[in-house]
Amino acid sequence: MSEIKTAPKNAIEVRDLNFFYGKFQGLRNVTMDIAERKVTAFIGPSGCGKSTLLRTLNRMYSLYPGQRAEGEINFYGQNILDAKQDLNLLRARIGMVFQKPTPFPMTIYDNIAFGVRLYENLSKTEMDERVEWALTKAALWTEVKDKLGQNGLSLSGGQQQRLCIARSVAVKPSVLLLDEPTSALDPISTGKVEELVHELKADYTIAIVTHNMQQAARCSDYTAYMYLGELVEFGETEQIFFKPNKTATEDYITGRFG
Ligand SMILES: Nc1ncnc2c1ncn2[C@@H]1O[C@H](COP(=O)(O)OP(=O)(O)OP(=O)(O)O)[C@@H](O)[C@H]1O
Repeated sequence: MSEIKTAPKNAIEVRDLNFFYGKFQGLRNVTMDIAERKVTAFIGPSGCGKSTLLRTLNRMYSLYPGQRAEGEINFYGQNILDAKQDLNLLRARIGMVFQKPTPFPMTIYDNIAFGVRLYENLSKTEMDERVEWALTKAALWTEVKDKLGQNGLSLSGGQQQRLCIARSVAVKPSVLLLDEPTSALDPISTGKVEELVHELKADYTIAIVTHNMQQAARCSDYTAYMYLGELVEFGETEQIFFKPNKTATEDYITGRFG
């Protein structure tokens, strides 16, 4: 019997999104979907707007005066650009991991527990379980289980990045935004984070910015190619890499660009 391919449900639907850093327009009429429990990669040359787009998805830009977005970003049907949006709640549901590992200067345990305490009132046993669960999800538990009281900053760069992923996962978000999560890591740690991305998509919707095209090809189900603030082409990763519809995409993918 042939397999019937059904369209996945969307976690996020971006519609006619324009973004401004003061007078400079960083995104132009971006419309795309982020499918639920899939990995969507944003690729394109430096300065094309990948991080800008990622940072609109949980309103990270709202921390900076003068930055604003127009259009719609519907997260399970609700427009998060709405002025009434509760930003703390939004960031608990749409977590973010940055390019450089950014553990808090506190114990490994507290790195995980800190965010959970903001949203939930757990007993000591429940918190212990949550910490173990999050570190296991982030493929770090076996490496740190005997040193939970040690400072998070004492871990290696790759471990610190997995700690940051564990910290995001611990508050049980539905979406994880990863902004070049492996660019500061060695190849072995990069491989571990990529494996992790693959495993996490069973439970989470993931959007990842990457400079590394092999990484996009390896990790993602969908790829968005951006250039000068515009979404040039968006589709299934296999199609974008092997049968791009636009010459501009093909030139970038094949390295003819720039
Ligand atoms: N805080 C800011 N103020 C003004 N312009 C900005 C700011 N941050 C980014 N930009 C501009 O917005 C555009 C998109 O930047 P963005 O960081 O999203 O690109 P990117 O594709 O993620 O680049 P890279 O791959 O180099 O990280 C660039 O022209 C950049 O100079």
